[in-house]
Formats: sequence, structure tokens, C-alpha cells
Amino acid sequence: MAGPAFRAAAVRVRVPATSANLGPGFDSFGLALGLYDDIVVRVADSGLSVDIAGEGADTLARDERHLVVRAMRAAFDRLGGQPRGLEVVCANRIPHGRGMGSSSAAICAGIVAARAVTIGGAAALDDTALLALAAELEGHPDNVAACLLGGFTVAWTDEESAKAIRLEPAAEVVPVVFVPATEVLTETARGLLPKTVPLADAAANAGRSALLVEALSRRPELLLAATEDRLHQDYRASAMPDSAALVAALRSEGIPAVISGAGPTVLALTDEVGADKLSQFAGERFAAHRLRLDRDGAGVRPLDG
Ligand SMILES: Nc1ncnc2c1ncn2[C@@H]1O[C@H](COP(=O)(O)OP(=O)(O)OP(=O)(O)O)[C@@H](O)[C@H]1O
Ligand SMILES: N[C@@H](CCO)C(=O)O
Repeated sequence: MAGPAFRAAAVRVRVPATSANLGPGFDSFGLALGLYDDIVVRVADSGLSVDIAGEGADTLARDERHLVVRAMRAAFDRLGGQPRGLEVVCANRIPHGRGMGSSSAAICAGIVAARAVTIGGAAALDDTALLALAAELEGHPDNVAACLLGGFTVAWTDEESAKAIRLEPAAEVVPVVFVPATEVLTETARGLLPKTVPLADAAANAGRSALLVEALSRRPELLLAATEDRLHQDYRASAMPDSAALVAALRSEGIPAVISGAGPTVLALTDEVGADKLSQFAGERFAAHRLRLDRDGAGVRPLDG
């Protein structure tokens, strides 16, 4: 059977950074942030070329090992076949290995781009299948859900695949990220987690997670209580002691703060007035950035946009 046909024109895809967990919602909650990677992809006559600017330009492989390329290959398989050649240009702004969803962004960018350059791609790989594939490649669904859908997402995995819903974060919430210079890979941070947890801790997180849905959607004054976690942050503190100390310092001042994803970035959820006061907490070890919430998620954008 013949494989799919491809568009000759280049396609540009923009994907947001994401913060997973948000405290209690381990592997479930995600929040899309206004910091973006862009990729431009063109189907070529032969070969593979990968060009990288920004984050990872000095370290990432420019061949089939590149995560965007791996995600594109997996998507092309689902779409019915590989193109003869590929040109991929990456403009990376999301820091790697910091808990801001860089790997999910790369995976989502690759899959969305593969679908966009394939004629009939949207029918062959619909949004539900796209999320399922992205979560399969990433290994958990929280970051990819927020990256694809934007806003505040709740993800889960049933017998078949990952699923997610998108909620609208309250307009007044302003995210501030404290990004350290050093990486902690998600794989390392996951290796620190126990196989089982006390029932009381699981129950505490269930209650806080339920509260967080209301707090982040409609009642930000509840965010401090709603972002309490007992399932993962303490277990990982030894790998990111400065981040753990910063979370504790911010929370002791009444500021809702959590480890972003698998860390070591710290995410504070504040408002317009509060955001301006937070840089004083950064010290020498963190760079504080006030971000917007991303409400649109991953998508194809104009080439010159
Ligand atoms: N834009 C990218 N292009 C290619 N590879 C990438 C890209 N972004 C991330 N990666 C790969 O993913 C690794 C980082 O993934 P990891 O899951 O450890 O951290 P993260 O996704 O930044 O954080 P978290 O999952 O906690 O939000 C990088 O070291 C790199 O190998
Ligand atoms: N839920 C994931 C997010 C990081 O990718 C974790 O905490 O390991």
C-alpha cells in the first residue's frame, strides 16, 4: 500500500513550556506557560538535517536521536509512512532538565509538525490519538496535556491511553518561575520516589488536588492550601536542596509555591501585585521570571509570525 503524501511547504509549530504536578497532582495536573519553543519542518527529497538555536544548541544530537525527530518518526509511523527526507529547524527557549516541560514540548512539537506536513494528517491522527501518542513517548501525561491544550489541564490514563481535560485558569493568576543553573533530569528525580506511600499522605493529596481544581479556576485565595504535597516533593528534596528551601521560604510567607514538574525550578502562583515582590527571593542561585499563562497550547503558526 502506498504511504501518505506530504506537503511541499514548510510548517512552523509553536509549543509552550509547562509546569506539571502543581504540588498535589503528581502526574496529573499541568499548567501551560508563556515561554515557547518553535520548530520549522519541511519534507525534503532525502536525508535528515537538524538545525538548533538556543537551549541545547551545544549539546543535542543533530541526527535520529534528536527528540523532535524521534517524535516525528513515531507520528509518521502512525500516519502511514515516513517521508523520504526531513529538514528540522529548532528555536529553543525552554530550559532543559529544569522541570519546565522541555521534553514534552519537543515531543509535542514533533508530533504536531508531522501531522501538519502530512496530507490528511488531521483525520489520520486526531487530537485524542495525538495526546495518547505524546503521553506514550513522554511516559506520563501531565506535561504533554498542558502543552497540547494550553491552560490548566487534568490528565489521567485508562486501560487504553492517556486522556485529558482543559480548564480555564483564573485570570488573576500570575506564574513566576525561579530557574536554577543546574539540571535535574526527570529520570533521576523519578528514581527517588518510593514504590508505595502511606495512606494518610495519599488521602491528603487527594483532598488538596480536588481543592486545587477550584482554587486555580476560580478561587486563587485558596492556592496556598491547595498546593500542599506529600507524595513527591519531600522525597526529591535531596536532589534539589536549594529548591526545597526556596519552596519552604516562599510558603512561609504565604506565597503558594511548588517544585515545578520534576524540578529543580520552583513555581510560585501569585498575582500582579505579588509578582513584582518575588524577585527578592531569587538570591544568587535562581533566575526569577514572571511569565504569562498560555491559553492556546501547541499549534501551527504562520512561518513569519
Ligand atoms: N527541544 C528539545 N530538543 C531535543 N531534545 C530535547 C529538547 N528538550 C528536551 N530535550 C531532551 O529532554 C531532556 C530533558 O528532559 P527531562 O524530562 O529530563 O526534563 P524536562 O522535560 O525539562 O523537565 P520536566 O519533565 O520535569 O518538566 C534533555 O536533556 C534532552 O535530552
Ligand atoms: N509528573 C512528572 C513531571 C515531570 O516530567 C514528575 O514529577 O516526574
